[in-house]
Amino acid sequence: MSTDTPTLKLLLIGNSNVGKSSLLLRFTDDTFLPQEEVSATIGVDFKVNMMQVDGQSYKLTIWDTAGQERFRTLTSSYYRGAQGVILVYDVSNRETFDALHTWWNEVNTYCSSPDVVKMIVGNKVDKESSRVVSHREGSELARKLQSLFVECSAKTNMGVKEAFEELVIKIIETPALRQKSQSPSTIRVTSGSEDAQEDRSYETCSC
Ligand SMILES: Nc1nc2c(ncn2[C@@H]2O[C@H](COP(=O)(O)OP(=O)(O)OP(=O)(O)O)[C@@H](O)[C@H]2O)c(=O)[nH]1
Repeated sequence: MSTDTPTLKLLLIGNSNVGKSSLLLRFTDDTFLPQEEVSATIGVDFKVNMMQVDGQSYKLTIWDTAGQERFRTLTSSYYRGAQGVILVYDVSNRETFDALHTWWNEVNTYCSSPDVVKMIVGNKVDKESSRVVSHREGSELARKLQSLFVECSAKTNMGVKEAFEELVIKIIETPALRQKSQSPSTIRVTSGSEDAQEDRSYETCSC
């Protein structure tokens, strides 16, 4: 791989069961696992994906963090070097929407840089009949928190690619973040593997 391929670090956070791992799997592998095959994330997982924007390749390292408190260790290292943070809730579960304030505080605790791009994502819109959080509520909160906002469904694939693309484009448009995009050599990934289930070290920090 070319060493001048910029690397962007994105982070998925939000309550357990909102669909963070499912969104990641849908985006990277275009797959959705049936409920019985899904297990809670322990610690942190990440996948690597390439994205082309205006003829330039970007290497995305997308970190999927555990929603369950007991599996959340090394929190500050999740955030280190992140250029984009995706805060996910489930449109059919009000508690997960209300919890965004807590997740927001965590982002602000560990990411002091105002340049880090935040995106609020309302997932599971395929469950329209069970929806309890309206599109309007989601977009109003996003406006209040100065975040991008997208609704999507990892199950049907609605809006998933668009969410990641919008986030990446916004990062690229933010000069302070573009300059801090990481050289691939700063990420230690086991050979040949495009995903991992353990914490990794980063040498640069946008936060
Ligand atoms: N109907 C529907 N179900 C979904 C969708 N996305 C995820 N799910 C289901 O929601 C459950 C939780 O999904 P996960 O992707 O494991 O959620 P998570 O946020 O990664 O959970 P943790 O790893 O515990 O933090 C699973 O049963 C998924 O099949 C969606 O878009 N629509």
